[in-house]
Amino acid sequence: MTTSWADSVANSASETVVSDKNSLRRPTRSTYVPPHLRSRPASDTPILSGPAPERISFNGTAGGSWSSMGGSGSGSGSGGTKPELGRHNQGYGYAGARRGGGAGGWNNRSGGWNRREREVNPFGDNDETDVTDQAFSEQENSGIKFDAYEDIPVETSGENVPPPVNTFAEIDLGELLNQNIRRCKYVKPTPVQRHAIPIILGGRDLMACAQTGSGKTAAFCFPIISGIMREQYVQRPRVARMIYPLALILSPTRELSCQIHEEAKKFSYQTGVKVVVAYGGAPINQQLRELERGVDILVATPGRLVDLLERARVSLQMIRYLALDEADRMLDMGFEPQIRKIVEQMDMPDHGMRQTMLFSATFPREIQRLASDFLSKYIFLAVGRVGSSTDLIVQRVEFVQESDKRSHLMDLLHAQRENGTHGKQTLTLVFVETKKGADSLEHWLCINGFPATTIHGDRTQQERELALRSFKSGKTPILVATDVAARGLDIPHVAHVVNFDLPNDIDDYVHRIGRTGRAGKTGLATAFFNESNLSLARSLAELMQEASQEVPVWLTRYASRASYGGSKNRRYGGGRFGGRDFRREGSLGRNLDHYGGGGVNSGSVYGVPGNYGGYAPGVASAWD
Ligand SMILES: Nc1ncnc2c1ncn2[C@@H]1O[C@H](COP(=O)(O)OP(=O)(O)OP(=O)(O)O)[C@@H](O)[C@H]1O
Repeated sequence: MTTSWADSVANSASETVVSDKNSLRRPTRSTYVPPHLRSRPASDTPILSGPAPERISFNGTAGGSWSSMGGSGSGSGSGGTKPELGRHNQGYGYAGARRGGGAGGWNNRSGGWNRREREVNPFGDNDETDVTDQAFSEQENSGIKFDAYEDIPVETSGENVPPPVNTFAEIDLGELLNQNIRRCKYVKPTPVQRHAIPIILGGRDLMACAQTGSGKTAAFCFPIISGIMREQYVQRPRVARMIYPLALILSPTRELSCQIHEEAKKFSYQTGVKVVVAYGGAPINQQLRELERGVDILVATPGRLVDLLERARVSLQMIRYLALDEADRMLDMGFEPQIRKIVEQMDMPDHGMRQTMLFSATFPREIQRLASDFLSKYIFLAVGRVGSSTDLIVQRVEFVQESDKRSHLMDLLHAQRENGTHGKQTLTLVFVETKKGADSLEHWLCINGFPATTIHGDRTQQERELALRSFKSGKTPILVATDVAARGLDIPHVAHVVNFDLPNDIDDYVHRIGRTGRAGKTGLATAFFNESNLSLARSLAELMQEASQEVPVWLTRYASRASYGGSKNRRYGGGRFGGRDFRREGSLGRNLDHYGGGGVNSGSVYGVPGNYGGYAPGVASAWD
């Protein structure tokens, strides 16, 4: 798979070299010198043009130092793959290796940062802060209870599963990326990172299911960034005004795409890998201008991406990595046609020619089956019980009639205010069913002395972003939201999630409560339940039981009377949460070849196997 893609890149590279000799000319614009090298003597400063360096092993064993690679700036050498120096997009990726050596093979690539630009430091610290020599183990990472993850059950299936790692140090991600990991104060990989990173670095497709807040974003970002850093001088076609990203990360909401973009920018700082985001509700021309300045990793919502593709401004021809975050949502009825269009009907390399990774905390079996269309000989990874919530979240369910919900919420908020530390109120996220309901509850909270704001699909993007900022900063410590805020958002200090209106689908519940209890921290989730939620009773009771939560007797009674309700939250296979790799299960797994998922010969279980099942897809109304 990797070879075929490499071949296609090599072919397109050689074609380009032949067809556009001018592109190999030495650039005439001034050379960008990254901030950390600016104070160095001229002789130590690498020059961007010059002979193409030989390919260097991942360990940087061949080629050696920058001075030996950078040359003297005396124009292009002969032979070898040449950097793209033309005027079209992609910029000029570059980052100098810092002291410590061994990073020679990682950074001298084209495609990312335009050399005229200065990369903004996303950490907001001093560029000169030297993180090179810090050991991962020496840093502090307050508040992260890693022990919470130690005995988490992990299950993998698929052929030749690469073994997991225990530390970042033992993964060859590249020194510059390692430095950024240290800047993020990630001491050691979370379980999903331990398993997923070696799998992706090993060139394998992956379907990964891991609990909310367990670090899935880094699990797919690190190997993508690292992989792009390794691909030196990937040559992209030259078509006027066409943009050729190497990696595509799709997510269902604008806010989540922005968040992934922010995270990926931190991880890729000074690596030369450029990350750009495109999402609906914001001016497309501005995003296009940003894309034209160069992009390696495009983070996008499906709708805006389709728009860019239809305008023939973005080509997916060079996509090497495709990641779907919240993959089950991306493949449910709301998004599937758009995803199919993007992945199957445009110019993206076929599966097997690209690497595809799907991540979510929930993976209904039906969706797994659909998803396997996009994957090739993939590995299935389940960290924790598939579709379960994390034990870090204390879950409470209270029986509250519709008419009493507001006063009940008020009681909770008053109690919370009294218990708040240092007079500061912790952040509370309140989920409601409808956009109107969100506006009305927000208004009511405000007039009752609880500063609140709201986020839902009827608000302008500007209003949505403002609301999120105001919530994060604590200015309005209550955010009333529809499901648009249910998935992926990583907001520190959300101590309480209230399901004012319960969702119809248990997976939505799992994602909603997952906005608290993240990265090893504890959280509280309260749900208001009444007769209108009967269809959720059984799956809710089972979910709570699985997460060792106290299930109220009245809920158990409702659950024993109820079926699994409507198709949206029906668990296949009866009472037990049947879940894991659908390929390993009888009826659905029979026609593996038909589903294109490839065989599944082996599986290993680290701990207790996950046991959740799937259910039919739901309609996504509140999503971008
Ligand atoms: N190795 C690590 N060490 C410490 N913190 C980490 C590590 N990896 C990720 N984090 C932090 O954990 C938090 C949750 O990560 P992330 O948002 O990727 O979770 P997720 O699994 O994608 O959650 P969700 O299912 O809700 O989307 C983030 O604040 C992130 O910075």
